[in-house]
Amino acid sequence: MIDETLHQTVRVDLGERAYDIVIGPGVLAETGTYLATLAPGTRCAVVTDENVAALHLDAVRASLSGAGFEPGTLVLPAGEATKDFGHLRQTVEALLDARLERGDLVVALGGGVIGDLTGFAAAVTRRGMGFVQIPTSLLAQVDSSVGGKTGINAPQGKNLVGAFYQPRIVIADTAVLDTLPVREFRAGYAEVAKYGLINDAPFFSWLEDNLDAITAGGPARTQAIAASCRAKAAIVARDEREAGERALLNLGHTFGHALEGITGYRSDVLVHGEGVAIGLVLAHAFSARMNLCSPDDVKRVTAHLETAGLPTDLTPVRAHVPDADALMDFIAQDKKVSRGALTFILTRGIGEAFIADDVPASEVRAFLQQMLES
Ligand SMILES: NC(=O)c1ccc[n+]([C@@H]2O[C@H](COP(=O)([O-])OP(=O)(O)OC[C@H]3O[C@@H](n4cnc5c(N)ncnc54)[C@H](O)[C@@H]3O)[C@@H](O)[C@H]2O)c1
Ligand SMILES: O=C(O)C(=O)C[C@@H](O)[C@H](O)[C@H](O)COP(=O)(O)O
Ligand SMILES: [Zn+2]
Repeated sequence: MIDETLHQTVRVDLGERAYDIVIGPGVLAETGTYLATLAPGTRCAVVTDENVAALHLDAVRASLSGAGFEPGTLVLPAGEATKDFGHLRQTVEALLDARLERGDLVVALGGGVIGDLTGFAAAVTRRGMGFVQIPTSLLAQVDSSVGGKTGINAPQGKNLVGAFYQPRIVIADTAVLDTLPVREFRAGYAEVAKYGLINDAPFFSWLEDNLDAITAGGPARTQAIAASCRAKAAIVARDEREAGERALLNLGHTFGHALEGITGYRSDVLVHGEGVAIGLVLAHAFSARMNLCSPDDVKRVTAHLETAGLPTDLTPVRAHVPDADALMDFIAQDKKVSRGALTFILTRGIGEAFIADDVPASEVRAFLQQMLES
């Protein structure tokens, strides 16, 4: 039985594509009930990775069987390199081979890699099958499972192939985070901090005061996850396809994605949340260089992310970066580029991020050169 006092539901208000994010310890065991209620009489398949399969697949299968499903499963290698064309093809072919129909459910059980890849496979198979997110990493629970960005990486850049495709429900069991490696918990925390830095200075202060409790688990962790989901759901509901405001969720990502790209998506070198942590510091430092925010803001962001155990400078990637131009090549492929001009998410201070069109590439290049030399 799930304890209702520890659970929260956040609605993503998208009209006919609206859905719930159910958050709390133990909700994974209710997967079968949720799916049977959502789509009675359907079939389903679970896509996951090797790490998550070893720890949590049996519980999901048991719950689904209990509700009358006989789920097929596809277990993929863990890590960012799985978000590629080869594994997309493998996933689509597995769904077709299983003869799943358009109305059946494709369940992503895992972190953001599995969620993004599986969501994209669900979007393109039979022109759109039912899709369910069961996020098992902190990053996936606070960010990637919500909002419908799905896709894969390309050698040219991060997430360059994909689709907006919303899940029917997000089942975020906070207890599964107890098995998450510390490095991955920290990486997910970068996206939590991001919400404070975008537009919620009191939330950032709360995070500074409650980091230990959030890391330990319990109500503070659930509160941080639910607050993050509410923040993202609100923006997504106003701007589902990033025509404007949603780009704020990209704070730190133009730099972070370039760093991930230049390392060849090697999870042993840099995982997404670590790239975001470095990117958040760079976005604040670049804003300070442009006299938009104060150097004290940069120090405060850096200090908090360091306390959270995250990288805050280019040290982890330096050996992979020949020069600033190599990073600029990735930045030029960013999806926010419009008519050749760079768009960055910059800031006037903690919780005061804004969308800056037409940022001079020469300034960005000079800044990166300086960062590489420091
Ligand atoms: N779609 C979006 O809006 C969005 C948002 C943010 C990030 N992303 C994407 O998400 C990806 C990063 O996601 P991630 O950080 O979850 O990485 P991930 O999916 O690689 O998961 C991190 C690692 O933790 C393991 N893991 C996951 N849950 C576990 C658990 N409960 N116990 C033990 N091990 C577990 C995984 O096997 C993996 O090794 C990136 O590709 C990023 O681009 C997408
Ligand atoms: O949901 C969004 O919008 C985000 O930007 C969230 C990011 O944390 C996430 O990494 C996203 O995948 C980046 O999107 P992209 O469009 O820059 O690939
Ligand atoms: Zn991200």
